[in-house]
Amino acid sequence: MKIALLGYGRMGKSIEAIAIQRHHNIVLKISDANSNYDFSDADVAIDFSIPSAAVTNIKKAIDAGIPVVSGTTGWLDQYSEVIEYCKKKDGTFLYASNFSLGVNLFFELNKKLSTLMSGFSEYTTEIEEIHHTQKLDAPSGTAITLAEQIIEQSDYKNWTLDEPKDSELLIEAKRIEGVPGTHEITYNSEIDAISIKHKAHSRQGFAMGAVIAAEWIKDKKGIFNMKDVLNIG
Ligand SMILES: NC(=O)C1=CN([C@@H]2O[C@H](COP(=O)(O)OP(=O)(O)OC[C@H]3O[C@@H](n4cnc5c(N)ncnc54)[C@H](O)[C@@H]3O)[C@@H](O)[C@H]2O)C=CC1
Ligand SMILES: O=C(O)C1=N[C@H](C(=O)O)C[C@H](O)C1
Repeated sequence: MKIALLGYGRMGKSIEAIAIQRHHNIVLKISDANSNYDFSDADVAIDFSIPSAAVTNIKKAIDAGIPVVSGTTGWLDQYSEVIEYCKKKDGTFLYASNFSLGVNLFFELNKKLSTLMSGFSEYTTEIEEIHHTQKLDAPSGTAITLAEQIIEQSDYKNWTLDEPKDSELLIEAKRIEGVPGTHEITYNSEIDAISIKHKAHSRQGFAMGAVIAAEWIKDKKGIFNMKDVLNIG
C-alpha cells in the first residue's frame, strides 16, 4: 500500500516505522501548508498534523479521491462540516480520537461502567488526562470521547476544564514531560472511590492502529470509525 503522511512529527515518524515493517511504502510526507500535495502516487492518506491544519489536509485528500484516516485532535468543532464535505464528494474518511486497541477497549469499559453508575447519585465523576508538554490541545481528544460517553449515560450536561458547576463533568488536563497518554476516570463518594485507567507506554499502539485503519479503509467508500475497524462494541 502507498501511504501519504500528512504530518511528519512524532506520530508521522512512528507510523512510518510501523508501515515499513508491514511492507508499505511512504510516497508523500507533508510537514507544512506550503508542501507540494501531490497525491497521484498514494492509495491512502494518514493525517496526524496540527489542529489548525487537519481540516485542510483531510479536504485535500478527499478532493484527490484518496481515502483518509485522521488522528489529529483539537479540530472537532468542524467535524460535521468535514463529514458533509466527504459525503458531497463521495469520499472516504475515518477519524478516531485514539487509534490504540487498548483505548478502544477502554472506551467500551467506560460505556459499561457509566451505565452501571448512572443510578447512583452519591458518586461524582471526574476524568484526568496526562500528556507530554508539547501537546497543543487540552483536553485530549480521547478525554472528550470518554466525557461524551459518560454524558450520554448520566445527568452531566457538558464537560469543563474549570471548577465544575452543576451538571458539569470535570476533565483535569495535566502536562508532564515525556508522558505518551494516560486517562483515568474516577467515581468518588464519601465512602469510597472507583477508578478505571488506561496508560500508554509509548506511541506504538496509536501508530499501529492508524496503519491497521489505513489498510482496512483503503478500498472502502464512506464514513467510518475505529469500532468498524476493530469490530468491537
Ligand atoms: N488519535 C490518536 O490515536 C492520536 C492522536 N494524536 C494527535 O495527532 C496530532 C499529531 O501529534 P504529534 O505527532 O505528537 O505532533 P507533532 O507536533 O510531533 O507533529 C505534528 C506535525 O505536523 C506538522 N505540520 C504543521 N503544519 C502542517 C500542515 N499544514 N500539514 C501537515 N503537517 C503539518 C508539524 O511540522 C509537525 O511535524 C496531534 O493532534 C495529537 O493530539 C497523537 C497521538 C495519537
Ligand atoms: O497528543 C498526543 O500525544 C495524543 N493525543 C491523542 C488525544 O488527544 O487524545 C491521543 C493520545 O492520548 C496521545
